[in-house]
Amino acid sequence: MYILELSLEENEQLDALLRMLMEKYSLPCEEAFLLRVRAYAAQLPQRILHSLSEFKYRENHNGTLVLRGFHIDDSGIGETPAATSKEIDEGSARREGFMLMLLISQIGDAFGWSCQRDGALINNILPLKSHEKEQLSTGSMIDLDWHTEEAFHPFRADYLALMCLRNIEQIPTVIGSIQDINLDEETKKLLFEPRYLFQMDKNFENEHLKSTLPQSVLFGDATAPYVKIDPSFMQAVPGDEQAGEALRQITLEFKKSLYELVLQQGDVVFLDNYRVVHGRKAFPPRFDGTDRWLKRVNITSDLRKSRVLRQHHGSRVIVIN
Ligand SMILES: O=C(O)CCC(=O)C(=O)O
Ligand SMILES: [Fe+2]
Repeated sequence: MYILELSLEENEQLDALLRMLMEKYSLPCEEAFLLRVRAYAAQLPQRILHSLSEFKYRENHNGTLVLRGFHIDDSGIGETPAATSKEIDEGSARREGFMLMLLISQIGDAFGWSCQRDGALINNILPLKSHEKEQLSTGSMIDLDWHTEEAFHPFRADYLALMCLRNIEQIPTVIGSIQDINLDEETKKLLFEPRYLFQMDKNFENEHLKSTLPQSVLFGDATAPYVKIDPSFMQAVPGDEQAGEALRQITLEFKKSLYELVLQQGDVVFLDNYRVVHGRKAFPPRFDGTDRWLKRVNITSDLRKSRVLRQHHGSRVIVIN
């Protein structure tokens, strides 16, 4: 992991840029802005542009880059919302939404899933009352087990960005990198073979992806593999003891390598969804407008790979049903 601390001058530069954009555009996810976002992003501080570009092309920092110290006005963002919806998620904390879209334009395109907040490109991550004991990003009282985001789906994000708007009680995000773990050659070889069943999240079931064939856990280069894993929602093909043992092994190794990152207000963490897993520790929610609040963006390097499930070439929403 690497943390880039933003300076006062960089914050002033960002503030001027964001002011201009907020006068010109109403929402950070509107098409007119997104069509020009890369051009505007050229006005971001050079250090930010360089670190994002290196993160993408050098695959450095073991898959985790944090921009720290973006100034957020706590009263300006308002209370932590008590509900989620496309309108609330994309419309709350507008200034911070513009900042997120500028940043992520350097590593790819934002996309949404129709089954998640109706395809919102920005998702609020906050505790919801009815989800307290759920294995969901909107849960709270139980640990959110570590995972690759949408590990079961071929069109899952290449990267995730999480911006912290509020985290008063200092709840840690948990991160582990494939580059920090050791696997013996035999285990690695098994994990590279299609011997694993990933349980499809029910919300994502779709006629194009009904039958999930066995897949590998590792993929890409044998010496620096990429990974997709979500131990709570997958298994080796029944009866395949060797594959099961390899899955136990990599799960154990990841567990040993996990570290905690306590996101601070104004932090933006970029997670390489091909190289790191992430989760969140349990916490008692208050539901009084001061709860932990993140904004999440799913980022793809190649919007076209999901064309079969998008209604129009220009749409950024993968339609599940
Ligand atoms: O709340 C967190 O720190 C992570 C939540 C999560 O897994 C996600 O938003 O994908
Ligand atoms: Fe996640």
